[in-house]
Amino acid sequence: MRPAAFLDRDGVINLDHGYVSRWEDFEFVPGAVEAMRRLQAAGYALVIVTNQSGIARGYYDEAAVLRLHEALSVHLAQQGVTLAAIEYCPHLPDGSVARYAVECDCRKPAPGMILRSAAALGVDLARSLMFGDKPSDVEAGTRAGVGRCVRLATNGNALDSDPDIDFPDLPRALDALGIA
Ligand SMILES: O=P(O)(O)OC[C@@H](O)[C@H]1O[C@@H](OP(=O)(O)O)[C@@H](O)[C@@H](O)[C@@H]1O
Ligand SMILES: [Mg+2]
Ligand SMILES: [Zn+2]
Repeated sequence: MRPAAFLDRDGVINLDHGYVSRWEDFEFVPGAVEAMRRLQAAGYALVIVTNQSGIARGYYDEAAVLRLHEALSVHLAQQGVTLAAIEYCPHLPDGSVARYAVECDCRKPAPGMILRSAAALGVDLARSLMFGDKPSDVEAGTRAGVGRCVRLATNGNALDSDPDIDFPDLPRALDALGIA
């Protein structure tokens, strides 16, 4: 079994402009692609886990998310980065699109996206990493049994005082974790 790096999307890989659904609006966080390359070279399967409540809110549909993720995968592949999986949660209990307005097991802080992809890919969760920009990302990782869960300040959120959890950005988190 191999370890994985579970990556939140909005606020970690790309700037969270609020419900980003189009490749034209997808702006990488500086250093994020190079950091993903580092994780890959260190043997981590790269898995994106993203809440996309914009679907349940009726802002965009699943096809738009799939198109965006296809464009992202192609772009990353051109940069030498291969994604093992992209998991998204389209749900929100009080969403306006009825079929997505459900309590689910995958909207972070629930661990469903992590557990599902880990089972499908044969991931060793205890040796895995979770990177997010919100406490709900850290909670999802912790509930799934991910060995190390960190929160990044790349979305303009203030750092808390826990130096084991909070880092300014992905490259500096990798430095602290000893990932070359
Ligand atoms: O950070 P990830 O999980 O990749 O995706 C988050 C997005 O789906 C959106 O999630 C929303 O939270 P609510 O879903 O409305 O609570 C807000 O935080 C938006 O700003 C953000 O764009
Ligand atoms: Mg986020
Ligand atoms: Zn869900």
